[in-house]
Amino acid sequence: MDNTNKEKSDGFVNGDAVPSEEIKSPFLIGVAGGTASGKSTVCKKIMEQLGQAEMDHTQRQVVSISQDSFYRELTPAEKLKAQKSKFNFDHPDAFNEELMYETLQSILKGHKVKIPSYDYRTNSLDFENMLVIYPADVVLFEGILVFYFPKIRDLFHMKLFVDTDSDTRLARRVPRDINERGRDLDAVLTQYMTFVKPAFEEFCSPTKKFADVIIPRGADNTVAIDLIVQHIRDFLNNRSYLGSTTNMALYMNMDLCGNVGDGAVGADAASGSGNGTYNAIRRFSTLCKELTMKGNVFFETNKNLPHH
Ligand SMILES: Nc1ncnc2c1ncn2[C@@H]1O[C@H](COP(=O)(O)OP(=O)(O)O)[C@@H](O)[C@H]1O
Ligand SMILES: O=c1ccn([C@@H]2O[C@H](COP(=O)(O)O)[C@@H](O)[C@H]2O)c(=O)[nH]1
Repeated sequence: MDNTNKEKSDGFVNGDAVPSEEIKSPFLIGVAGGTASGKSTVCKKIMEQLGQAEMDHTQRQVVSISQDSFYRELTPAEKLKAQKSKFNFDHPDAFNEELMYETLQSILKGHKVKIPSYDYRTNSLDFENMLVIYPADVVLFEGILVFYFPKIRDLFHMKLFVDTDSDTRLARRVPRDINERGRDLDAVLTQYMTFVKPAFEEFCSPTKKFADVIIPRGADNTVAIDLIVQHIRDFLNNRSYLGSTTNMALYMNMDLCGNVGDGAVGADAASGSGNGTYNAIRRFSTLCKELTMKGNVFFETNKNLPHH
């Protein structure tokens, strides 16, 4: 994630209200996948293709947030362990689930939130450099365990899983951790074998089944990224027709499940004003099915509709 929205701050304050006429409840997209699978790169590409990356962060329609900002603060004893690569950062207990949930709820209410950035070199949250997340139309939330916690999983309107093979992921993680996260080779490999790989198998990989869309090969899969970008574009272009995010999410989820074209449900949802959206989504759905057959992207028939 870029850091242009960093702000010096002395606290972790969330939920600043915005004037009521500006309240936007965003379409919330979860992006999960193993370490170094390309989650951040996929989000960056989506932002770039939507022309959001270079935009002033206060004006963005699409924003991306990392789950790293929700690591819990370590005790002094845990910090010592972390410095010796003996702390498990891939276990669900390493995260502050409540704070993650409350923050996402604030975001869904259209509030501006502030979250700390994460410093991998010190294994700690950086409250000096708070990231300000302004209300947006679409929010991407990426991380290894974003689908692990049921309460959090249920908040997403759409769930993507970046599926990159583990050799590629390790080959990418080693140089990244050495060059960008201040580690040495021995530490990276020890941590990987002791914690990262077993935790991926136990906690992350099983969450793939919750995904609506699985992206094989991560950011290399330009076809899948184009499709997702098109989906978001449709959302942004048509949001005003259907009004609420709930209606749009209902519409889009039905479409991904292949039900919109089946009759009255989709047509009813479009009642009066949404025929353009209806047709656009039907075309998109047909394209998705063709591409699924060619192995570019997998669409799961996840029928969990958002609960709000
Ligand atoms: N398709 C790709 N080809 C080559 N390198 C990539 C690709 N996708 C990601 N990377 C590199 O791999 C590393 C991990 O990617 P990143 O997107 O940060 O993964 P994640 O967010 O899943 O940890 C980064 O150094 C990134 O530049
Ligand atoms: O202090 C820390 C915190 C996390 N990690 C590792 O980071 C990855 C998650 O980030 P990705 O960008 O998805 O790779 C996780 O596997 C942790 O092991 C760390 O090494 N140190």
